[in-house]
Amino acid sequence: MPLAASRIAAGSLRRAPFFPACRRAWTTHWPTPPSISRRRYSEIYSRSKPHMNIGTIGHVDHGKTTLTAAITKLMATRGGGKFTDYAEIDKAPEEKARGITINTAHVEYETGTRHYGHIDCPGHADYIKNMITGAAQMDGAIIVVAATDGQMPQTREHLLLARQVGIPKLVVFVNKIDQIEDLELLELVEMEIRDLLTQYNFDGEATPVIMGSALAALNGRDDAIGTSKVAELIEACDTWLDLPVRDLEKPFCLPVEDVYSITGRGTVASGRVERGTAQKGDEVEIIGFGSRVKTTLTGIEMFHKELARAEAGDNLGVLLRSLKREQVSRGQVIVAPGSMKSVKKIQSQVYILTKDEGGRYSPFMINYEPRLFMRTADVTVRLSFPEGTPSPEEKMVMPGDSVELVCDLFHDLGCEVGTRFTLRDQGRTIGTGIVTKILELA
Ligand SMILES: Nc1nc2c(ncn2[C@@H]2O[C@H](COP(=O)(O)OP(=O)(O)OP(=O)(O)O)[C@@H](O)[C@H]2O)c(=O)[nH]1
Ligand SMILES: [Mg+2]
Repeated sequence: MPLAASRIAAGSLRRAPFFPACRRAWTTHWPTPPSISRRRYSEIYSRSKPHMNIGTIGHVDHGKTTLTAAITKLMATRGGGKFTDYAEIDKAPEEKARGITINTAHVEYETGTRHYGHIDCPGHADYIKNMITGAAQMDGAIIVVAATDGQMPQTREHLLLARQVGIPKLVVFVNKIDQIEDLELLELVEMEIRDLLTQYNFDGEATPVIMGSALAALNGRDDAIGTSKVAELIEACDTWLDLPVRDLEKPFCLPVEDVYSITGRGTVASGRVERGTAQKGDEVEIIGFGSRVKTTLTGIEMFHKELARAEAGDNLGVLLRSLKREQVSRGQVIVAPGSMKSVKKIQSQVYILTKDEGGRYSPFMINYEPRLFMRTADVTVRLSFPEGTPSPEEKMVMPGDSVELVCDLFHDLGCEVGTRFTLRDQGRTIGTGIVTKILELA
């Protein structure tokens, strides 16, 4: 039963369109093949190896998609998955025309000890929203840095966002070393990236840094810098990235990343289960964006395979009883009934980025309206100061400040004390925060 992967044209690749235009383009160009959409899978997903979500992040053109393809190629030779070539990952016409990734793509592979779901993220600054949604689902990540460029603006921004969405550990792949003759330059790139990791509170000293060429690996040449380095990278993922402790005891919560309909079967929502477990047949509630709908999970599937139970950490699709596609949208959360409230107004602790961190150049005042990103949702928000702040109309928030802010959400979201979020404006991340108090329910 193709739930999580219903729009896949081939293999285990899933796309998460971002702009409505892209969504239209998708349906126009890649209607779900009936053979997949109506087929009921008899294969059952095996939990014999622990599952972990990882992915590739980093600056545009540094080689994330090439590396993703190279990893699947290597794993396929080891019997750990299916080879997904570059053109199968970046396959939307606009991606092909521009030679960049726009939508995140999902592939899967298996090592000796783990089953990985891998999300290839776009590096281009215009598609950072897709990157955040992708990264929000990862338990660990591979940051790709081209040796030819060294660290670039989105290398830094992705590190910050990785930290913000709670990715605890990274592995670095310094790519394109086939184009470097001066070995000292490689040392410099490594030093720089280790410093940068430390700056963003990752373990700069101990993080594995692997240097190689994704393209060489993909094209099957120069084994010493190609395939063997990709093998080293996967080994580093297996050993350095920790299996996350899954919150199985808490109530079920699945932030909706994508929604689609399967002809003859119904509406499917996909995303990563943030916490808890749910069984086929369980009642759930979908909250956020002005709605609160009760329904039943009539099917659960991960990578084309059926599951009887969804668990925290699974990246999956759920089939929802008697719901139209329009009744569910990205940014809502599917939760155990009554376990979470949808809120309109929150109080929060926010760090405002400096311009060197890619943030604002100037201060802002009350009633500033940036965009708030929380889990898979993003909404406009009006910022003000907590009650009792002296002369709020005159107060200025400077880049580099850590402040308490009241956030009036233009659309309600399922959220709780402790939920993290990011503030963005005009294409840049301007702040990162955490909910400290719920002020108004939807
Ligand atoms: N010489 C060389 N070129 C590479 C290597 N890896 C990738 N490339 C080339 O670099 C360009 C960009 O590669 P992609 O894999 O699309 O980069 P990306 O990071 O996925 O780019 P976005 O997703 O758009 O951010 C392509 O032309 C690749 O062929 C490498 O190891 N060596
Ligand atoms: Mg790419």
